[in-house]
Amino acid sequence: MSAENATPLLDRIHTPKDLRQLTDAELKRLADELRQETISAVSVTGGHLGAGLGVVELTVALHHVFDTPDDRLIWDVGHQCYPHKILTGRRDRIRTLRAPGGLSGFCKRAESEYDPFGAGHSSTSISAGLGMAVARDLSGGANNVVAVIGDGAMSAGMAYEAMNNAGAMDSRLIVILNDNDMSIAPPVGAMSAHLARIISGGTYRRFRRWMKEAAHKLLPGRWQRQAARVEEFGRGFWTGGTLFEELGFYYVGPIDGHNLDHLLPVLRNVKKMQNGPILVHVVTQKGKGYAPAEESADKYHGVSRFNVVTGTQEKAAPGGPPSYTKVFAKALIEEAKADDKIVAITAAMPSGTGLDKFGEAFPDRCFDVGIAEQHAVTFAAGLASEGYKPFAAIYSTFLQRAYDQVVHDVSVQKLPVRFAIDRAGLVGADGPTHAGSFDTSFLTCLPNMIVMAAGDEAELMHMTATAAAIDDRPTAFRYPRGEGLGVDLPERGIPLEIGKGRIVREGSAVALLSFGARLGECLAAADELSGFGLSTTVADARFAKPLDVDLIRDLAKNHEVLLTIEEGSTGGFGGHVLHQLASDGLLDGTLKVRTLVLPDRYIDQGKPAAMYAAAGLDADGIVKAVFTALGKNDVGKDANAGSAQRA
Ligand SMILES: Cc1ncc(C[n+]2csc(CCOP(=O)(O)OP(=O)(O)O)c2C)c(N)n1
Ligand SMILES: CC(=O)[C@@H](O)[C@H](O)COP(=O)(O)O
Ligand SMILES: [Mg+2]
Repeated sequence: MSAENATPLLDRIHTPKDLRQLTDAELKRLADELRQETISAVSVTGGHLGAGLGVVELTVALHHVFDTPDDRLIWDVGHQCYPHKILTGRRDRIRTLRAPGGLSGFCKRAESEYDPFGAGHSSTSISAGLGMAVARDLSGGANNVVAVIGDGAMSAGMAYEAMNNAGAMDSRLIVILNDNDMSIAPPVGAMSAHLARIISGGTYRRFRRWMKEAAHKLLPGRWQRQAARVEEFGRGFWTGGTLFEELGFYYVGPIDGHNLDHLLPVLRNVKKMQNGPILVHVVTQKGKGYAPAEESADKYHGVSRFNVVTGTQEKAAPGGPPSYTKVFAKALIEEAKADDKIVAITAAMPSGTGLDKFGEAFPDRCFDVGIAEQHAVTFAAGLASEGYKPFAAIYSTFLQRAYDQVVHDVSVQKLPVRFAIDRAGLVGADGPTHAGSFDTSFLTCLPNMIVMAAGDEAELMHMTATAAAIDDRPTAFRYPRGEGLGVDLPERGIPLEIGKGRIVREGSAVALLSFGARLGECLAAADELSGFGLSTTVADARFAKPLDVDLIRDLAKNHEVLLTIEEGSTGGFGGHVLHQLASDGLLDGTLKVRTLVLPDRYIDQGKPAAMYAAAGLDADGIVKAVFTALGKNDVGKDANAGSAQRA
């Protein structure tokens, strides 16, 4: 490390106890070193950078003032926790962030006693914090509970449910609202506007100026400093009228979250308060202190590895296949050109879902509702009930949050909401909180639903067109994170026949029935199996609901082995196929059926290919499963060894 980058103070910090020995002046230098270390680490790991840079001073101040881990510090989402990890005994592993076997990119209870609550999804921190505060009160404890939540996360219903509950209780809970006026994209909604109004509020500024002038004129130096602290602490009280106060919180702020001279006295005072919930409104800048982040439109929310000097991020080699997300956006734009009833909805993920492109093409027909998946689904249902054709583009993992809305508002009423489910299957570095494992299972059990999965990116275009055409019931189609296979794409998708799959390759001994993007692995497995003299059919089911019953019967009757393969948990496509086979009596004979699904455990972060291999859902795993079904385990082993060598 060069002298310029030396981190003498940070090198002395092994746990937060060490930083509690530092003077306020030293804390400022520590914050600078912590920022450099965070940038340096993420430049080699990639990950969430901008959010962490925005809370460097806050992280230092919180660990200095509060007695963590006895005082509980909860980071909402957890994507801003890298500086926290560096200060809490994990600096030696910080360059393993999000890597296989490395540190999680989020807070994780199993990783450290300084992570009292795990996350990845947003807006859970106030509820969890209130639970901890009430548990403390019940057991006669005296520790503090601090939840740090962003302005974006504050848009979700769960945050309001928690504040509504907390505001009516006496439990001492400290909520830090980290307001950087950014979500992943610029924040949307009335709450965001409310926060902006508080920050620019004339009343408190006038009061503050008056307090300062009065203190300067009337009080001796020591008292002036005291008055400044009182003013800092009391100004929220004087501004009045914030939503938080109406909800029963003691509101303090807004405070410059990068100024330790402001943060430290306020937090010390807040710590002394004995009753009820307190909300400290801290104003920060996403990406603070790193010019390329500060200047970028997304403030370096999530980055790949980058050059620290230039800020240039590593890019995938040009000329590769487009991502499924891009293909979906293109397909939807094509559909929307032909049908002005098509509208699109995202819950704070415009770029992640590709709807930023749709919004550029159709600004009046694209709705970012904020981090509010439940609302997004019912909002879509309302649009559908009035004859519009809503596409709710939501990651699989985030759709989990809106399950009752999917059931009660969409499926029960048979409203034609189209669910475009991105990030289906394993997602890699974000790990188990973000894996899209369950949507096939939780959607196919619902009456009225049509559920599809794209075998490649051209299929995704057809499924988008299919969903646009189905106007009498809800539709869902799922597709994975990352690039497609590089197949030729049509100008516009062609609607598929509902409930019909396709044979991709004809064989006679083994049938591989794929649902979704493992289709390529099935074809590779078929090649290997053919090498062992096993003629293999590969079929693309396209639909998990309704099932292609004719296709399933045909495969079952004309093959010795039938495997289903999907990027999802048990209880999904394979389960429905088994159910169908059992109902038809096709399990009563010699047919050997196996269902290949994700294992019944949460899979830590890694490279998707390796994660699928470990789950037995790659070509080798499929080949092995076939040989195991045939009772030829040894041949299977040879097959795997051979292909591993070829790889
Ligand atoms: C339920 C849910 N929906 C969407 C996301 C994706 N997401 C992660 S961070 C983020 C923005 C959060 O904004 P904010 O809370 O203001 O934090 P900041 O990044 O600005 O620090 C979003 C939309 C998520 N993690 N959880
Ligand atoms: C923290 C969070 O939830 C998002 O930032 C998420 O990590 C984005 O994932 P993608 O990179 O797949 O869009
Ligand atoms: Mg924010």
